[in-house]
Amino acid sequence: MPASHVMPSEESADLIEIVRGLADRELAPRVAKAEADEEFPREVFRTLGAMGVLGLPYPEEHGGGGQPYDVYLRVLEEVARVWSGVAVGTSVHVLSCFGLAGFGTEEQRRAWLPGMLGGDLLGAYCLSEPHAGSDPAAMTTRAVRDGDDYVLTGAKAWTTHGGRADFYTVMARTSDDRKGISCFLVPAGAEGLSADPPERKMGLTASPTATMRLDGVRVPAERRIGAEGDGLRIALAALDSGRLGIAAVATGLAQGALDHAVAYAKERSTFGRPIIEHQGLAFLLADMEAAVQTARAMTLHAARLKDLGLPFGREASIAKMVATDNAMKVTTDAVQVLGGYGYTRDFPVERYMREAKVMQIFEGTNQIQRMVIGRSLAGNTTPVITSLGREKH
Ligand SMILES: CC(C)(COP(=O)(O)OP(=O)(O)OC[C@H]1O[C@@H](n2cnc3c(N)ncnc32)[C@H](O)[C@@H]1OP(=O)(O)O)[C@@H](O)C(=O)NCCC(=O)NCCSC(=O)C1=CCCCC1
Repeated sequence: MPASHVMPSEESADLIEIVRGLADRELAPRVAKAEADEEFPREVFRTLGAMGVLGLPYPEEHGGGGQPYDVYLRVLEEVARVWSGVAVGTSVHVLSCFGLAGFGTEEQRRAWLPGMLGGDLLGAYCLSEPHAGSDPAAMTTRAVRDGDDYVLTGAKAWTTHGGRADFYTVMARTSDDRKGISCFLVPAGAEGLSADPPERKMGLTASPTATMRLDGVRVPAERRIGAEGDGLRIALAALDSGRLGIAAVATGLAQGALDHAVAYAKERSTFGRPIIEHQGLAFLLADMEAAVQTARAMTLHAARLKDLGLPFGREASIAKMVATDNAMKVTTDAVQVLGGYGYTRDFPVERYMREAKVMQIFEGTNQIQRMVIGRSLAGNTTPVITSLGREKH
C-alpha cells in the first residue's frame, strides 16, 4: 500500500480505495492481452468517467470532482500500478481539458465541460509537430482568420488518442511572432481533420498515438480558447500540471514493477532459501523501494504547492524528471530480479520496462525538465497559471 505522510480526507481515501479495487479486479486481468493485441480499451475510460475520475481535479461547478490535485494523482497512481496506458490516457484527457476549464468563456464551459469532465467526451492534446517537439514555439501549423472562422492547416505529431478522441485541444500559429500561438477546440469529425495510422511503439501499445492532419479545418472563432496569442502560455501552463500526472503515472508503474519483483523474490529459492533472503537481492529491492518512495514524495510535494496556489513549475519538472528516471531504473531492476523469466513476455515486468522508457521522453524530455529547473535557478520566473485562472509570479 502506498505510504504517505499526509492523509487524504475520508471521502478521498474511499475513492482511492475504490479505484485500487477496480484496477486489481477489472484492469489487471485484461491488460496483458489488450497490450499484446494493441486494443484501445475505450470502455474503460467510460467507466472511469462515470466514476468521476476524468474530471477529478476540476471544480464541481463545471462538472468536475472538486478534488485536490494530490488526490487525483494518487488515483492516477493506482491505475498506473496496473495499466499505465490507461493512466497516461487519463492524464492526457485531464491535460486536454485544462485550457477550456481555465481560460474558456462561461458559454464555452457550459457547452463543453460537462461532457469533457463527465467522461462522455475523450480528449487529446495537440502541441508537438513533426519538426517542433522540445521547442513548441517553432510550430508551423497555422490558423488563419476568415470571417467568423479560423482555418487550420498543418500536422500535429504524437497525439495520444489521435483518431479516437472526441475533441482535440490544438495549438496553432495566428501570427508570425514566435509566440503568436492560439488555442482551439476542434471536435472529432470536423471536415479536414484526419489521423495517420497509429505509431508502432515499443510500449503503451493499447494507447493509440497518431499524427493528426489538419487540412483546412474550419473552426468557428467561438471555439478559440483564450485570446489570440495566449496559446503558448496556456500550453506551457497545462504542461506544468500534466507533468505531475506523468510523475504519478511513473510512480505507479514503478510500484507495480516492484510489487511483482517482491512477490517473485519471496517465491523463488536459490541455494536453499528464498532469493529475498539473499543480501544481494534484498539490497536491490531496498533501493527500488527507496526510489519509488522518493518519486511519490516529490510528486505529492509539488501537487500540494499547486493545491495551495503557490508556484510549482520547478517542482513539477523535478518530480517528472525524478519519477520517470526512477521508474526506468526500478523497472529495469525488476527484470533483473526475475532473471531470465523477467525477460520473457510470460511475466509482466518486461512490459513495465518498455513502458517506463517513454516517460523519460514525453511531456518534455528529461533534458527539457533540467532546462526548466536550470532557468528557474537562474532567476527566470514564469507566471503560475492554475486551471482556475489564478496567476502568481
Ligand atoms: C521550457 C521551454 C523549453 C521554454 O520554451 P521557450 O523559451 O520557447 O518559451 P518561454 O519564452 O520561456 O515562454 C513563452 C511564453 O510562455 C510563458 N510561459 C513559459 N512557461 C510557462 C509556464 N510554465 N506557465 C505559464 N506560462 C509560461 C512565458 O512567460 C512566455 O510568455 P510571455 O512571452 O512572457 O508572455 C518549453 O518550450 C517547453 O517546455 N518545451 C517542451 C515542450 C513539451 O513538453 N512538449 C510535450 C508535449 S505533450 C506530450 O509530449 C505528451 C505525450 C504523451 C502524453 C500526452 C502529452
